[in-house]
Amino acid sequence: MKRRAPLHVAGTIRAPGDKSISHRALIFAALADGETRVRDILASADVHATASALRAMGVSIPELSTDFVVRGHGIAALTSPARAFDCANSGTTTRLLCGLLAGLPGRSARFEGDASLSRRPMRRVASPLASMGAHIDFEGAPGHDGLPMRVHGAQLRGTNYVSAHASAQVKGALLLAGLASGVEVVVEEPYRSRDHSERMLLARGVALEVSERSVRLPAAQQVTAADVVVPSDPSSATFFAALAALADSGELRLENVCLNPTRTGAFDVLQRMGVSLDVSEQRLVGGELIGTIVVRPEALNGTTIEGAEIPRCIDELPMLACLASQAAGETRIADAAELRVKESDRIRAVVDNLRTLGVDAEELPDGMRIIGSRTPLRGHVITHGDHRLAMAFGVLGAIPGNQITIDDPACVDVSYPRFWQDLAAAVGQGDAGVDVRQTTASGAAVGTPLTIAIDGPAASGKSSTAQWVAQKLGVRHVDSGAFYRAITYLALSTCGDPESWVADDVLANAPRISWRLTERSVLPLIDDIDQDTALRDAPVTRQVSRVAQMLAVREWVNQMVRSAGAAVDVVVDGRDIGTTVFPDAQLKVFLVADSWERARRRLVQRLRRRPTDAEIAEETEELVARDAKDATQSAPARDAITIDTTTVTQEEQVERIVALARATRERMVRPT
Ligand SMILES: O=C(O)C1=C[C@@H](OP(=O)(O)O)[C@@H](O)[C@H](O)C1
Ligand SMILES: C=C(OP(=O)(O)O)C(=O)O
Repeated sequence: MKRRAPLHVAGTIRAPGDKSISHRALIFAALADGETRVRDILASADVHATASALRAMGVSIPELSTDFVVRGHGIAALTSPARAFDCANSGTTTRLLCGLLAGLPGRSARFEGDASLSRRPMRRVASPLASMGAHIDFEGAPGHDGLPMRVHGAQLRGTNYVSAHASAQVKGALLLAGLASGVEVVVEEPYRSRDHSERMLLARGVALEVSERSVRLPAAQQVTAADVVVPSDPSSATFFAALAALADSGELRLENVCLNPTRTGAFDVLQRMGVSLDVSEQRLVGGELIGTIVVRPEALNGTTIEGAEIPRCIDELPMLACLASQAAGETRIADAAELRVKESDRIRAVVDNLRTLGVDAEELPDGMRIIGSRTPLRGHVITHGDHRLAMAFGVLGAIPGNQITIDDPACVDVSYPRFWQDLAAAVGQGDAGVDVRQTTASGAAVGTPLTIAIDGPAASGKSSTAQWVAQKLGVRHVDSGAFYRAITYLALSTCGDPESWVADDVLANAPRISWRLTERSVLPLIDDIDQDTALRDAPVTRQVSRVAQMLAVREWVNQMVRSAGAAVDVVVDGRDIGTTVFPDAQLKVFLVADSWERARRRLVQRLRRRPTDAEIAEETEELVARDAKDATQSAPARDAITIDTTTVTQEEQVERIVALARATRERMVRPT
């Protein structure tokens, strides 16, 4: 069937830092006695989990940013954490740190994780570590080999372990246990798994012997400190390679991608499916091959993915399966039973979701079978909180004609916090009539997110009302003021005397600002880091209105807010949301209140007591003057619903807006 509109892709994507290398950069820095400078680390939820666990063991790791220094004091200085490790959603954090802890005599830690991680099998590391002399107790139901677990470190014996899994986490855990206890470890695997531990340890003076399917760590090895520059994650870049492959025109340039041969299986599969990939600018950085890949659209054919290729593309299989749904003929994935024990059962979840969308797909015990077609895909994807599912189906959702909603778009935070933003940029959101639009579980709307604009004059209570409405609807509140604060914060350090600030200089910092979705809000990030507290500092507060008056800055903030609204359901408040920022918002509310009442509310908030009539009169005068100044900017949109809040409580006005929002949603689901 023909697509409704062509998909054009363009631009350069620099995917965030490689997750596997990022975890290891921190762990190996912690083992060395000295300073390690880490650049371009992935600042995502999984890596934060590793960083906080290591901090709890006495390693000095600052807030993750694009460039920072870790101060390690050597293996012997690592301590037991005072509290349990919160490994959140991260298998790599859990298994690697389990190995390290197990080999540290006298140290112990409890490992906890979220519901998904707690279901994942840990016996694959616990059992070889126990055979070396470690004590690991599973604290859940009898027979459950997942978190919570307690690891008691001991002086371990060496091992020569033949693993049933091609797993870099198992291999890494045993190498860390060997390093911690100073004993020899040999690990053999059925197929070669990713080899970042080996490369990074060799670069840190550890005398490993590496062959095709085994690695030997001799006893008594020291880890020396070595700086790391983390390349972009090929697993993350694959989403954009797939997007480009699915497009009708244009190309995407994926830069700085880690091309380690144990990680490039997905690119091989793409080429086999007919995709044109041009690799250039190849260079070695810190023992890893890095390069640029240019991907152009092509007619896609189905393929078979199995055997030794599976570990080389294990995390990319959900995306490859989604891509297969758009390829001619059948695609078969086999030997991939490992997928069943990732963040979700990725075989079942991918097949179920593909079927929901109308694709002919079948589960196999160790993989799946997918028959491609060009029929438009429609429906609601259940991610089970699995980041790779959200992103893989998000890419399918970007194809014009498909109407796909994702239940939990925020889970991309695990490995690619700015994914939705990069996706919107790659498809030129707004230009090609393409919707890269996802909604939350509560968002019954299919394909188009709900935007609620709440405008009103000063002190009309829009911000607190908007927050409350968002919370009641289970959607996100966008505080555009936070973006003004973010750009002001950067201007304070780069633009000199505020008196001399000009928009061009202030906006030079804009590329450093992005956003990510949290459960409740759209959070601005600076260099991929949440700086919420710093953004509320007094110097920012003093200068923010100067910056907010610059037209070019206003336009930039509007773009940021629009990109968030293109991705998920939002409630946005301000002065010109319904008129300028979201003229197409499905629900526009304009709050008004008598100026005396607004003045009274503002004073109650400020003074935390009942104001006198004289005080209210003075404040009213100021408000009226401000209203006159803001009159053009603050006019209601023609299609706005005006709510006079003079005589209603805030609770009542919130209820009215929520009721209007629900009615709007109904209309969106069943268009008339
Ligand atoms: O060691 C690592 O960094 C990883 C190894 C892989 O898991 P297994 O080692 O369990 O296959 C991979 O799926 C995971 O995303 C990261
Ligand atoms: C499986 C993954 O990660 P982890 O095992 O670290 O949770 C993944 O990122 O797809």
